[in-house]
Amino acid sequence: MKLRSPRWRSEVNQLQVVCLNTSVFSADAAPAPPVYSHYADDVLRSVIRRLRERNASLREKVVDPYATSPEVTPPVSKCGPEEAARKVEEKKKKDEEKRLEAEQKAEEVRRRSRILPDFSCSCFDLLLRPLEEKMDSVLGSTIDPFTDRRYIAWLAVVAAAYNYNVWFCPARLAFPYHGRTANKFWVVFDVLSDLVNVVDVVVWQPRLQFVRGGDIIKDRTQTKAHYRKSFRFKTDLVSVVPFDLLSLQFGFSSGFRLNRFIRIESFFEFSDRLESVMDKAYIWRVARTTGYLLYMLHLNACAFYVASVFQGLASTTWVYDGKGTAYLRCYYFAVRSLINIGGLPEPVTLFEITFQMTNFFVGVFVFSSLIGQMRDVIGAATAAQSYFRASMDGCVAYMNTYTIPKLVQNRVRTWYNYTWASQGMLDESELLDKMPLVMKIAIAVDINLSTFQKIALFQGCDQQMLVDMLLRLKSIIFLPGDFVVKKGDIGKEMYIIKSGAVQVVGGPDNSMVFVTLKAGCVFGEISLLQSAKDGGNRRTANVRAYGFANLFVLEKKDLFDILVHYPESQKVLAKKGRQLMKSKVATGAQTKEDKPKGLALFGQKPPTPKLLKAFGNLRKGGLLDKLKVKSSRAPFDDTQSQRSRVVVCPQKSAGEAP
Ligand SMILES: Nc1nc2c(ncn2[C@@H]2O[C@@H]3COP(=O)(O)O[C@H]3[C@H]2O)c(=O)[nH]1
Repeated sequence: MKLRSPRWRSEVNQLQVVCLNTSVFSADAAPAPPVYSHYADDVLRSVIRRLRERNASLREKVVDPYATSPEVTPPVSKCGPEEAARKVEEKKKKDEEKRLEAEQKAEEVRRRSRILPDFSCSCFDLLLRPLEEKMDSVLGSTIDPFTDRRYIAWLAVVAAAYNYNVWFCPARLAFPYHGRTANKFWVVFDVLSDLVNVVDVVVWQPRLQFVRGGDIIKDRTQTKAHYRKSFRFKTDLVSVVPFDLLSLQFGFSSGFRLNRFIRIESFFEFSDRLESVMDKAYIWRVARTTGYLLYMLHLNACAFYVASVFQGLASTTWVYDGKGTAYLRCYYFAVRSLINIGGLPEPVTLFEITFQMTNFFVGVFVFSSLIGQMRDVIGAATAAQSYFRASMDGCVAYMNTYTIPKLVQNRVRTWYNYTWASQGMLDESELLDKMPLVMKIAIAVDINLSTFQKIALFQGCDQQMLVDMLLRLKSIIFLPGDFVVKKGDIGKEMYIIKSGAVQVVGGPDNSMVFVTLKAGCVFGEISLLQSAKDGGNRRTANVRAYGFANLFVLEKKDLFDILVHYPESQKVLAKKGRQLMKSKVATGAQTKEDKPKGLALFGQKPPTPKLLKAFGNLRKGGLLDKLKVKSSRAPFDDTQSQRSRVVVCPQKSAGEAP
């Protein structure tokens, strides 16, 4: 054997020496030395045993470096253990170097951003530091832009300021809205909207957390540096430059505010965030598309007024004649002309014809695309409804083709309508299928885990097993009077009542109700937990839906797939299954004729084996008792007349009903 690492080699040698020295105490050594103190003897023996074990493990490690390092995967190449160990060592070294390098880089970035955040903005920072510090106490050092409701509310304010500028600036440019009295108001609103933009640039944007290489960066210095380096910061800066001051020199005009339009990203950001938090996002989408449409008309109204002034008000039949409310009249023109409604006075001059033609062309493209967008939005909002209609229509057409009886057809229709009305979709699992597992678990746990934990049958089972089970559940709806399980059928699934109720029925015409099970109860578990070889996999009773029953189905295959990984829970369930069967026998649910008789306990009575016949009495105290047949079953007595009606409280396993 070759000892590769010098450290290991010396350690092994030392151990060998220790072991050799201590071998005099070995029980194998003959003759056995006299024992003076049993305690000391035991301690020494245990020390020797542990040293030997350690020695063996170190030897093994020297021979095979992967034996005690499961975290290192052996190389696929056929190189010897020494070569492999060397490679592993090298890889570790390289990894360590890489890690150190990355750490150094990160530290460098941090240092730079601390010392020289951004030279161009340092004056800016000095000025704004007091405000920033104040806001830190209110908003915190950074904000999550996706979930923080305060940020979404703030974005609404920014969007309002943006809309103020994009709607009013063109109108103020085109229409004679500036005057001595009006200007004061315009100035106030202008200043307010600018203030909103400045606060956004200074207070909010540098606080926004961002994702870099999968990490959420929450460090204020980094979020600030990130914003300052972004293209958005540049556009934001340009958009807040107060060109309005030129008004002092050239006269009051909203033309100096056109740079405010650049902040369009803030509007789209607001729109996206709002959509993501709204329950009915399509309402906002419709409103937004309508807004685009109205804005196009607004711009056109402004353009028409400017064109009219350029031509001379009332100079021809086509231009605005200067009567009434200028904006309203021009907007009316825009609606008729841009949406191609027509019925307008014919343009006379070349300018008018060109204007009108441009309007028609622009109208065709802009409005067709906006109308298409609107159709998409409304289509998306009603997609689920359309899918439901299409499925139901397809099913009805199918039933008509095969002339299915009207009664069945009506039941199918009722099922469609009820399912749609109760859950807004036909198959809930379709929705969850597309999600990553972790999301599915989160949803499933949130909706049903608490219900599951209360089910007596699952009490004592592994929590993780319950979560696994939740993921395999399928939702199904039964109509009033539908048989969910039929006595004697093979039990391939068990049910958990989500809402509604079911009845365990028997007797002639199934007119006798034995138990009513409500939301949170389990049924169908008896045949599921019994083995087929005993014939125990047959349903012991009829179960009928009472009203509309919304159930979760857990298939036997799924349950057993899960249980493979949870042997402890498997034992718990097996024990409960046996108890369940015993309790069925104990409830006295059987009449004399139906009382379990030997193998009849297992459902349909199989022919008695000849060998057993030879032993005569197979009943109490007979051979079967001696063979300790554990599983038994309690078939419902259909002929029983006086059986009490049991109503099971919710949150209990049916099998554990009194
Ligand atoms: N046998 C029996 N089944 C019951 C009783 N109460 C509810 N059930 C449920 O009815 C189900 C019928 O199918 P299973 O035999 O699989 O499982 C049964 C039980 O879950 C009862 O008192 N006896």
